[in-house]
Formats: sequence, C-alpha cells, structure tokens
Amino acid sequence: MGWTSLFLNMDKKKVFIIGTGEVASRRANRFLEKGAEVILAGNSIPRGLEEKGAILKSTKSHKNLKKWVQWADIVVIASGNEELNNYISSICDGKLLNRADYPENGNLIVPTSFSIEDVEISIFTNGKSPLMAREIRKKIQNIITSEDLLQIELQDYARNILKAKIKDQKERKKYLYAILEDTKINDLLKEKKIEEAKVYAEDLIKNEEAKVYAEDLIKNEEAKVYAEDLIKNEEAKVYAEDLIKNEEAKVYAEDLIKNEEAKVYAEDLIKNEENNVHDGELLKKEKREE
Ligand SMILES: C[C@@]1(CC(=O)O)c2cc3[nH]c(cc4nc(cc5[nH]c(cc(n2)[C@H]1CCC(=O)O)[C@@](C)(CC(=O)O)[C@@H]5CCC(=O)O)C(CC(=O)O)=C4CCC(=O)O)c(CCC(=O)O)c3CC(=O)O
Ligand SMILES: NC(=O)C1=CN([C@@H]2O[C@H](COP(=O)(O)OP(=O)(O)OC[C@H]3O[C@@H](n4cnc5c(N)ncnc54)[C@H](O)[C@@H]3O)[C@@H](O)[C@H]2O)C=CC1
Repeated sequence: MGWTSLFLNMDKKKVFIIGTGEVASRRANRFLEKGAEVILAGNSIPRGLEEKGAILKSTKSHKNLKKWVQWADIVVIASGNEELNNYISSICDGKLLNRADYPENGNLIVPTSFSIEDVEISIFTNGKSPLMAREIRKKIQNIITSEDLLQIELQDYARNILKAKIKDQKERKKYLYAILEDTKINDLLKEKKIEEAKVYAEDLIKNEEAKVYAEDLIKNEEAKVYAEDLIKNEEAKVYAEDLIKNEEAKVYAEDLIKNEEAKVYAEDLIKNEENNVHDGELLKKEKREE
C-alpha cells in the first residue's frame, strides 16, 4: 500500500537493467559503486561503465532476456520501449523491480541520495516530483557538505599546531581564517585530499611566520636607521649650539676688547686732560713769574 525507505546492501547483488540510456546508466553507476554485478541490455554503454565492470547484452533474444532476469536479484526497467518494458515486467515475478517508466508497477524506488561521512540522506517525493527531490537534495547539500567535515578536521589539525607555536589567540585566529578562506585548500577539500590540505595549511603557517619575521627584521632595520638619524640630528644640534655659543663668546670677547680699548682710550683722554690742565697751570705760573 505504501513506500518505506530501507537500505539494501548492494555488495555482490546481481542487477539486470533493460535500457542503456540516461536512467539506465545512472542506476548502473550507483549500483556498481556499491559492489553490485551489473548487466545492461541495449545498444551500447558508455566506456566509463564498462571500466567499472558493467556488461552489455543485446535485447534481440527474448530467451536471453529471460535468462538474465532469472539471474538477477534486482531488475531495473529503463528503456524507452514500452512494449519491451512491459514484457520484462511480466517475467519479473517475485523479483525486486525498479520501473523508471511506471514506478507504481514496480516495488523498488531509487531515491536521490547523498552522504556526509557515514550519514546517508535520501529524498523521495512519493513519485510526485523527482525534479523537486533533486532540488531539495541540492539545498540540503549546500548547507552541509563533506568539505565542511574535512574543514573541521583540518581546522583541528591547524589549531593544534598554532597553539604550540603562537601564544596570542587573536593572532592564531588570523591563521585559521586564512586557512578557511584559502582557495587552494578549498579545492583540495573538494577533492577530498585532506592530507595534502594539511601539508598546504602547515606551509601556509610557516610562510606567514617567515613573512612576519622578515617584516620584523625590516622594521628593526628601519628603527635602527631612525635611531641613527635621531643621534645624528642631536649631534648636529649640539654642534650648532656650540657654533652659536662660540659666536656669542667671540662677540662677547670682542666687546670685552672694545670696552677695554674704550677704557684705555678714556683713560688716555683723562690723562691728556690732566696734562692739559697741568700744562695750563704751568703756563699760568710762568706768566705770573714773568
Ligand atoms: C519514481 C522514480 C523512479 C524510481 O523509482 O527510481 C522516478 C520516476 C520518474 N522520473 C521522471 C522524470 C524525471 N526524473 C528526474 C530525475 C530523477 N528522478 C529520480 C527518481 C525518481 N524518478 C523516482 C521517484 C523520486 C521521487 O519521487 O522523489 C531521481 C530523484 C533519482 C534517480 O533517478 O537517480 C533523479 C534526480 C537525481 C538527482 O539529481 O538528485 C528528472 C529530472 C531531470 O531529468 O533533470 C525528471 C524530469 C522532470 C520531472 O518529471 O520531474 C519520470 C518521467 C515523467 C514523465 O514521463 O513526464 C518518471 C516516471 C513517472 O513519474 O511516471
Ligand atoms: N526515473 C527517472 O528518473 C526517469 C524516468 N524516465 C522514464 O524512463 C525511460 C528512460 O528514460 P531515459 O533513460 O531518460 O531515456 P533515454 O532516451 O536516455 O534512454 C532510453 C533507452 O531505451 C532504449 N530503447 C529505446 N527504444 C528501444 C527499443 N525499441 N528497443 C530497445 N531499446 C530501446 C534506448 O536505446 C536507450 O538505451 C523514459 O522512457 C521515461 O519513461 C525518464 C526520465 C527520468
């Protein structure tokens, strides 16, 4: 009366698929990946499927078709030929049967599925809208991806390295964001190359450290040059002040000399005056004596 979701172990299961088109190939791929043996009946199959172990049979002989149906644990009807599909369906008694054309005439649904680590999520709209099943699958996948889970592993790895190396949490945070946003790392995680991502993240940390170290060196060098400039300026100032002082001393000395000269000159003047007075008195005296 109704569908329920179950998980089927596909390992070594025998699957016979009628049709080799889009749906047939999708089913074949999915089952082969989980370890099933797959035989398809139709015109041709993509090389990729053959490489995975799929075997192609002709649809010409009904006798052979019957044989493969009997061989199979699961039958998938996915050809575009309704008559052929109905014939296969009619010889499927008791088999697990997935019908791509008339799902309700079969007893097995293949929902859209994806997995995150060990968690498999499947969506089924009860046959109402496979297209919407696909859209919902994408929405959910966009929220949590296996990359997210690998990024958790990588962040854990990087955090441990950083904790041992860098004391400042704010500084560590910068590295963790750099790893989260690095396009190369994200590409590696998309390809599930976690080990390569780890090596790359570690290099990123080392390079960043080297950069910081180099920047520090440059800053120190700059500081040294600046300090030297300061010293030179100070020396120049002292020298300039000395020059000024010397100049002032010179002026002062000159003034002193000038003052001394003036003093001598003044004394000379006074002496001259005294002489004059003396001479005058002598003259007066001489005159009186006359
Ligand atoms: C019953 C079921 C078969 C089963 O048991 O397996 C079934 C039946 C039919 N699908 C049809 C059409 C389309 N199917 C898809 C796509 C997917 N179909 C899938 C499952 C199922 N399809 C099962 C029910 C799932 C459910 O109900 O949720 C997905 C989810 C899984 C998978 O096939 O691997 C896969 C998406 C994979 C992914 O990307 O996630 C698209 C989209 C596209 O091609 O782009 C279209 C065209 C648009 C449309 O019609 O929606 C038709 C023809 C209708 C007609 O004649 O018009 C029928 C027959 C019918 O309905 O009569
Ligand atoms: N379940 C699903 O997701 C979907 C189901 N369908 C249904 O499934 C059928 C197959 O769909 P697709 O794989 O998308 O079509 P498709 O055109 O890709 O493949 C059809 C296959 O049937 C074969 N075929 C056609 N006529 C044949 C004949 N007379 N004798 C032998 N083989 C013949 C073709 O060679 C091809 O291998 C559709 O007819 C449709 O009813 C269609 C789309 C999606």
